Amino acid sequence: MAEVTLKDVRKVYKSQNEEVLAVKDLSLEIRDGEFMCFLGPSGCGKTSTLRMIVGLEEITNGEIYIGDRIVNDLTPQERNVAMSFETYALYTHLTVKENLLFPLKARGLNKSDQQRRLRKVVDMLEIKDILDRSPSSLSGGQQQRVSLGRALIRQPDVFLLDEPLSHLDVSLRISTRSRIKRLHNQLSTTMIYVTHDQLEAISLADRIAVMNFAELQQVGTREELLDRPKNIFVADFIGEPPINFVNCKLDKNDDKFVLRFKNSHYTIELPEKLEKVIKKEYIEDVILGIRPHDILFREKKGYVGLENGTVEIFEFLGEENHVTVNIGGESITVVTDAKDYFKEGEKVDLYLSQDKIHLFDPETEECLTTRYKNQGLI
Ligand SMILES: Nc1ncnc2c1ncn2[C@@H]1O[C@H](COP(=O)(O)OP(=O)(O)OP(=O)(O)O)[C@@H](O)[C@H]1O
Repeated sequence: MAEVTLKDVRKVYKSQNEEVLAVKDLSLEIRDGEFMCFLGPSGCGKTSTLRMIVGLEEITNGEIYIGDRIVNDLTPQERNVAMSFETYALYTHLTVKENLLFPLKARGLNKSDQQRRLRKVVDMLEIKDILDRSPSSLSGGQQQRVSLGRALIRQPDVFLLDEPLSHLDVSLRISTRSRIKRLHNQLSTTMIYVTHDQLEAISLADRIAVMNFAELQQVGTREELLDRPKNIFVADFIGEPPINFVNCKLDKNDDKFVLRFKNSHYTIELPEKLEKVIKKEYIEDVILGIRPHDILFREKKGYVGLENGTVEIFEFLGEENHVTVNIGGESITVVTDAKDYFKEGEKVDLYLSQDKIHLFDPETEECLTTRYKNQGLI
């Protein structure tokens, strides 16, 4: 087991005609035994970061530590890090058992230790029945388990997984996801998991590192990212259904600050706490953000009202329902209990949790309320 530390890590791919900045000065500490997810859209630099940690890609600048060793110049074998690939990368001319034992034979481990380790991963991954099969005769889920087994049998200090579920169908994806979580609980090995699927990241990770355009945007627990997003990108990327944004202008009604929707003259009274933020920032334009789970249809203490909405879309989804309400020319999505039912065209009022309203600066895209909360000012 080991912690992984990245200090100002940069990756630039150079070809004859161009340079691609894939990872920009990334600094991050992954704790010993932690389950960390790298999350972000395609091309944001997740895989490049993983490949630099495992030693398959040269580091252009910066330092990577595994434990207290700088590993920049070590081979993948010397790092004691294992990686399970999106494409499984199994040897098709070998049986499952031979695939599993391959890394141990390559290291010259004695036979009894090889068998002991084999039994352990076979039990953990429940692959006893397929040991003599060829990988090409296996289902995607079975191949994925063998690929995990071949990485785990090495007893690595750090285990890296690159989009391990992307080729599986939905039900297999869910069961394999739970298996990976269980493996982590059993082994307590530091795990780094790359995905572009926020639900996967949210359900697996102790902490999530959100990346975009080669840059780390924010690292935090699920709750931190949902409740204290650093900027518009993180607020929008995390959360299902996505956060509602409304472009607003600041205005005053009888000495009280109000937010006026830009697309209409609809106004919402600014809760007292948030007035503090606005007074200090001297901005005219602001984007209001509110998550669909933080809106009610009934009045409640600590909630601020948005009246006279019309239900546009009602989606019955079983465990919860999604209701899209048009209010002041804006479509706002609300999540309700399964028992709540609304007719399209029905008139409704919405109530937003004051503590969960986020205000963003449209120019810098920074979340102002998060900054003030982190400073203990609101
Ligand atoms: N070998 C390479 N040569 C040149 N550019 C590369 C190479 N590998 C990756 N890139 C570029 O580096 C950037 C980051 O790629 P990377 O694969 O790390 O992103 P990613 O977030 O893992 O994307 P995905 O989710 O699609 O796998 C992209 O612009 C990509 O095109």
